[in-house]
Amino acid sequence: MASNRKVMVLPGDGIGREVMQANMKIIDWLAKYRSLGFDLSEGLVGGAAYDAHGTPLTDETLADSMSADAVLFGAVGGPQYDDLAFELKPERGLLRLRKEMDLYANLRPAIVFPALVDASSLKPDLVSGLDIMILRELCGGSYFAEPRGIDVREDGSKLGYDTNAYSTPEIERIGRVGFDLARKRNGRLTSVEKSNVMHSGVLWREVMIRLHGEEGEGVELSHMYADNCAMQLVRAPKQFDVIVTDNLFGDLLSDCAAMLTGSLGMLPSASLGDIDPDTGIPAAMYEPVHGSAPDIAGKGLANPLAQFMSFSMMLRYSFGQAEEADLLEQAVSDALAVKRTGDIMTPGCEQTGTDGMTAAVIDAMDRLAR
Ligand SMILES: NC(=O)c1ccc[n+]([C@@H]2O[C@H](COP(=O)([O-])OP(=O)(O)OC[C@H]3O[C@@H](n4cnc5c(N)ncnc54)[C@H](O)[C@@H]3O)[C@@H](O)[C@H]2O)c1
Ligand SMILES: CC(C)[C@H](C(=O)O)[C@@H](O)C(=O)O
Ligand SMILES: [Mg+2]
Repeated sequence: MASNRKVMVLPGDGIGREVMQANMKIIDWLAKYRSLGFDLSEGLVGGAAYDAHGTPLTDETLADSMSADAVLFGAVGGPQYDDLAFELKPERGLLRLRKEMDLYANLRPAIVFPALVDASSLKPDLVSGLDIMILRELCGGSYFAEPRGIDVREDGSKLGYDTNAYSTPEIERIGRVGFDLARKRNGRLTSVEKSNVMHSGVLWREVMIRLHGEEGEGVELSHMYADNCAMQLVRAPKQFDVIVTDNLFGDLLSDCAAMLTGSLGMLPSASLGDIDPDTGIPAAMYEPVHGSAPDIAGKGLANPLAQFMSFSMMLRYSFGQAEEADLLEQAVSDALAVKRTGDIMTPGCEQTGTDGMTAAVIDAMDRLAR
C-alpha cells in the first residue's frame, strides 16, 4: 500500500525477531481493515548485523534509519556475543542509533491493565489503576560522557571508568519534555538524581528548579534521590505521575517499574528527539524496554505486548493515528482477559505463546472494529 509513513524495521536478536514478526500481523491488520499503510524497510542490528557484516550497525542501516519517519526496534544481544570487543557488542548498535539520531527523551510508561493486577509482584491495591511515566534521558550521562575506557596503570593493574556528566543544555531539554508531559497528564513531576553525592545531580536539581520557575507553570515539581525513588516505586508507586531522570537511573528504575505492571514484557517505550520543522514529527525510535531474553528465545514463548504497545506509541507520536493507537491498546487490554503468555500467567487464565497472544489481540481488534 502506498504511504508516506516511512518506517525502518529493526528486529534485532532473540525474542526481538519473534515479537517483531508478531507486530507485522498487527501492521497487516491495519492495512487490511483500516487502509493504514506503511512504507516498510527492514534492516539488521545487533548480533544479527555483526554476524552478517562484522559490525552491530552498518552506516547504511544508520542512514536508512535516520531518513525514515520512525524506527521500529525489537531487541538486541545474546550470550554468544559476550566475548566480542566492546565496540562490536550488539548493544553498541542500539546505543549508536540513539546517539546519532539524538533521541534524548525516552518515554517509558508503566500502566497496570485491570486484568493484570494479580500478575504484579506487589499487592493488588498498590498497583491497581497505576499509570506512571518514566522519562529517561537517553543520550548523555554515564552511557556516553567522556572520558570513559579501561587504562593499564604503571603497576600493570587496570582502571575501568565512565563519567556521569550532564551539561545545562542537556538537562534543560529533557527537563522541558518532563514539564510538557506532566502538564498533559496529572501535573506532577518528580525529578530524580543523587544531588547528595554527585555533582551532576547538584546541577540537575539546580537546572530543574530554575526551569520550573521559568516555564513550569501548572506543574508541581518535587525532587527525590534515586535510591529512595527505587524504594518508593515498590512501596507506593501511585504517588508518582511523571518521573524525569538521567540515563543510568532511568534504565534501572524502568526495569523496576516493569514488575509493577506484571512483566518486563509489558513495558513499551518511545525514544524521541527534536521535532523536524519540515515534517512536524520528531526523530523517533520505538523499542520495548525488554531485551532479547536468551532464556526463552526460539521457543515461541515471548510476550509480544510491549512490542505492540511500542508500535502503538509510534502510531500516536509519529503519525497522529490516535484512533488506531486507542484501538490497539484496548485490544491488548481485552486480550489479557482471555489469554496470557507465561510471564504474566495467573491461575485461572489460559496460557499461550507469542502466536496465541497475537491472535487474541487480533481477535479483539476484529471485535472492537466491528
Ligand atoms: N533494548 C534492548 O535491545 C535490550 C534491553 C535490555 C537488555 N538487552 C540485552 O538482552 C540480553 C539479555 O538481557 P537480560 O536477560 O538482562 O534482559 P531481558 O529483558 O532480555 O530478560 C530479562 C528477563 O525477562 C524475561 N523477559 C524479557 N522480555 C520478555 C518478554 N517479552 N516475554 C516474556 N519474558 C520476557 C526474560 O525471559 C528474562 O527472564 C543482553 O544481551 C542485554 O544486553 C537488550
Ligand atoms: C541494551 C541496553 C543498551 C539498554 C540500555 O541500557 O539502555 C537496555 O537495557 C534498555 O533499557 O533499553
Ligand atoms: Mg534496561
